[in-house]
Amino acid sequence: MIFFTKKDIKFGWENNKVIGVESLSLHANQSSPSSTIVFVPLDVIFDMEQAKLTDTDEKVRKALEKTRELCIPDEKVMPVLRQLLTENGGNWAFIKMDNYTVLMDAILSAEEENKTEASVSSNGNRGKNPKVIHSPPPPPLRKSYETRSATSGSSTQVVQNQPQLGNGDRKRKCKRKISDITKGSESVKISLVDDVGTDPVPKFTYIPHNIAYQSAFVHVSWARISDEDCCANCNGNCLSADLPCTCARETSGEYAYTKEGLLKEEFLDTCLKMKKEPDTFHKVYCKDCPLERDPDKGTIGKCDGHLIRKFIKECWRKCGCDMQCGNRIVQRGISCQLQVYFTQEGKGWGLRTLQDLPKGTFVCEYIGEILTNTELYDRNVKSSSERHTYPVTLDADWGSEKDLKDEEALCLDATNSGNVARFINHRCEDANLIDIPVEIETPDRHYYHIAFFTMRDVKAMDELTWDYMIDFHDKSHPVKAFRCCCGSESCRDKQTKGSRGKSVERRKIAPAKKQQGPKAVALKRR
Ligand SMILES: C[S@@+](CC[C@H](N)C(=O)[O-])C[C@H]1O[C@@H](n2cnc3c(N)ncnc32)[C@H](O)[C@@H]1O
Repeated sequence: MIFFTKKDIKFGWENNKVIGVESLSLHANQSSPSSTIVFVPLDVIFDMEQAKLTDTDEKVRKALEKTRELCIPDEKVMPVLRQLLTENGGNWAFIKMDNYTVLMDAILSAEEENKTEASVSSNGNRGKNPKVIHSPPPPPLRKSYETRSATSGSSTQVVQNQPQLGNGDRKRKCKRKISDITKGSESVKISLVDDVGTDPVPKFTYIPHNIAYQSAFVHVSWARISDEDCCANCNGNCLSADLPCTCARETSGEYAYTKEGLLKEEFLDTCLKMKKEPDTFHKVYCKDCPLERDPDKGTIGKCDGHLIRKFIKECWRKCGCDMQCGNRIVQRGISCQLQVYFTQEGKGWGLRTLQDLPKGTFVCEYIGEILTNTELYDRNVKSSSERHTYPVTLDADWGSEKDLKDEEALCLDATNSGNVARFINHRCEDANLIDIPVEIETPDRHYYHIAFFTMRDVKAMDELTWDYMIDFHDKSHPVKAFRCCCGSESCRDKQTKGSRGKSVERRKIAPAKKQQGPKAVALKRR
């Protein structure tokens, strides 16, 4: 193998097959280039460390095939391709997305940027000697503007009214991109793309952790964590110890996770069964169900019953193990490559994965403001009729507490502040994610984390979906369900389909304010 350094930058062509943009000075005593010289693009060097030379070469060739179809010269493609690979950790699934649309867009943006720079520099340099630039750095790929007026610092890149490409037969649509909606608050970047370009960019404040809005009782303190709720004597990785520690008590003496960091199949299957066949599991009934309380009328309805759900219990601060312990998956945060995109099926924005995910992978937590049920009710009354709704009830253990006080009947609302999970759309029956309650910093069961795990292997570019467990035919529910466009063969909203007019009307119906009650949790369980 020939090794290169990054010195003399030229463009290279070989048998009409341009595979290299950089002719690089050779190592290994190859003093002069000969007929055996190989032109290798820089991203191949990027991947050399991972010994994927041939593989990457093929990927570059395929990308260039695509761009040549649009008569884009390879020397325009390669710097952009290299920058995309560097920015996205060599993620080819991302580059190839939507038949290389990401790459095409980036080239166009770079071209636009170049033009702007050229005109600025030609104006600014009038009368001066032209500056010789031997190896211009790849231009910035996008422009920036603010998405949210006051609170958000999130910047987004917009490319509008794109010029025609090459031979001019392909007009570009309006595009929007945000390179990182998390504003650096997660350990991975999460981009947002919109090929449709019709909906406004979502307005919300990205928060990576839940935060109590006002009255929610979330009391995290050292003293509340008893010896049974932590493993103070552990070291390193609890999963490597001979015997499971105290923190595995919740999961019957076995950790919920495998050594590879996936959720154990058995655990996952039981959670799945609980979701699919809730009536075969034991339910508990509140004496005074927070979902049935109506503060306006002073009435209390009959509790529908709550499942006692299976919890994962993770190690935490008082435990002796370290942050890399295998029983600390959710608290380490998002590590998958995810992307928010505008769905084509009428669901609004959605979330997809940019990488293959095996069954049992932790994807993200549902993050939002922690509200009491009453606060949510008040918020719903005040808010105008939004098309999308974002609250989730934290009722995994209701009913087992004797008297659930108002400040303990909680939910997470991601409408104003939340994380990437607020973009996960609903799919009836065959969704690929499941929500599982996780106890981390407090043994109190009225507050816990909601973590999403894959229920099966998921392919890169697949939309990530979750069954909200909505009963689409529940006429008594104060908030009208949306018209489901999940596309599943087992869609539970079938009755409303087939009649377009009816469905559209149903979607337009705003939840009447007077109708809303404390039950008004949009993602109410069946
Ligand atoms: C938690 S949000 C999901 C993100 C949302 N699509 C957006 O654009 O922000 C839930 C809302 O998304 C829409 N939605 C989710 N799943 C849907 C589906 N299967 N069909 C139609 N709309 C859906 C509904 O408006 C719902 O209230």
